[in-house]
Amino acid sequence: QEAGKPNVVILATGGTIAGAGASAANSATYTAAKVGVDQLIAGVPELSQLANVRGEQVLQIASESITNDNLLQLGRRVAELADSKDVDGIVITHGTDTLEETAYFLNLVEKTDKPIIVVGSMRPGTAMSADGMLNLYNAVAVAGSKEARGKGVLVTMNDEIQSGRDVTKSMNIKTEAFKSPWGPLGMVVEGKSYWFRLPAKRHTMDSEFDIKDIKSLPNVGIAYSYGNVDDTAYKAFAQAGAKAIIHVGTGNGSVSSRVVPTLQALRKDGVQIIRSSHVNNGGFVLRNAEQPDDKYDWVVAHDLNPQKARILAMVALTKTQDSKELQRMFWEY
Ligand SMILES: NC(=O)CC[C@H](N)C(=O)O
Repeated sequence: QEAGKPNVVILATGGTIAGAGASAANSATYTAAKVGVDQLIAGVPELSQLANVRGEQVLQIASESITNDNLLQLGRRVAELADSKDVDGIVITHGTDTLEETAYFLNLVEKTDKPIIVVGSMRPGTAMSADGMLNLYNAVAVAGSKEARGKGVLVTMNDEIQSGRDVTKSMNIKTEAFKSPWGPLGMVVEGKSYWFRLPAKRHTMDSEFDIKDIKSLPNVGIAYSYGNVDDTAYKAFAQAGAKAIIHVGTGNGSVSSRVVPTLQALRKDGVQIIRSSHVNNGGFVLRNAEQPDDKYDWVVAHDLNPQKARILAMVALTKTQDSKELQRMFWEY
């Protein structure tokens, strides 16, 4: 370890950033989660100019297969490292499909102001114009910087620094995949970060949630709306033991008249009903708009997309079963 340089730990979990294809022309057809963390680090020798870097292989999976237990395992390891005096920043390499969920989860439950950066890539390292090297380089640069402290969990993709709270994979195939409805926080260029705005929502040090208090996460289902929808999915989730159901509504989080009575009944049975929206560039669901949430005792996800609403619902339900408290949390986080 060189004095004067920050100590950054890379926790590898798989994904395309650790993917490999048969030829350099395979940018979309390849296998995710093939390359180990030491090889990933060795592939970017320039990392050693930014920080003293070491790696740990936490998982080796494609991120669509991540489970709640995987999330808890990763979250606990991040907390241990964040507590360690000789760690200045943490980078998590991750598949991009659920990267936004993991980033938001960590943003809610990690009690540290040390930088935590989640990063992936859209092309495997074997492909022409692979994006993983630079994304990883940028992640380590931000993780080792003092300026990134206290800004919550961050995502560095395509030269941008995004808030883990609201960034979402908004396009596949393109390297310009990750967007936030509210814009990036900054940019990384040649290993230097440039900041333009700060997250306004509660996170990490200012969060009431702590990974150390979370033993398990409850079952929360997500049900999608469309024309001619019926209540099959909602009933099935409830039967399977869901404590909350994220309603992925049309438009403002609207609910079909064929589904409303079922959601009223499920709420009476104790299942929390949380209205979100499936609009692409950021939903914005308000209480009592479209549906009388006060009367039905439902919750709105506000600007959180359905998959992020599931993360907050799970974490929130480890603390409260009260719908008013749940709604407060959906406004504050
Ligand atoms: N670009 C990617 O990382 C996608 C690969 C894979 N589906 C995953 O999420 O892990």
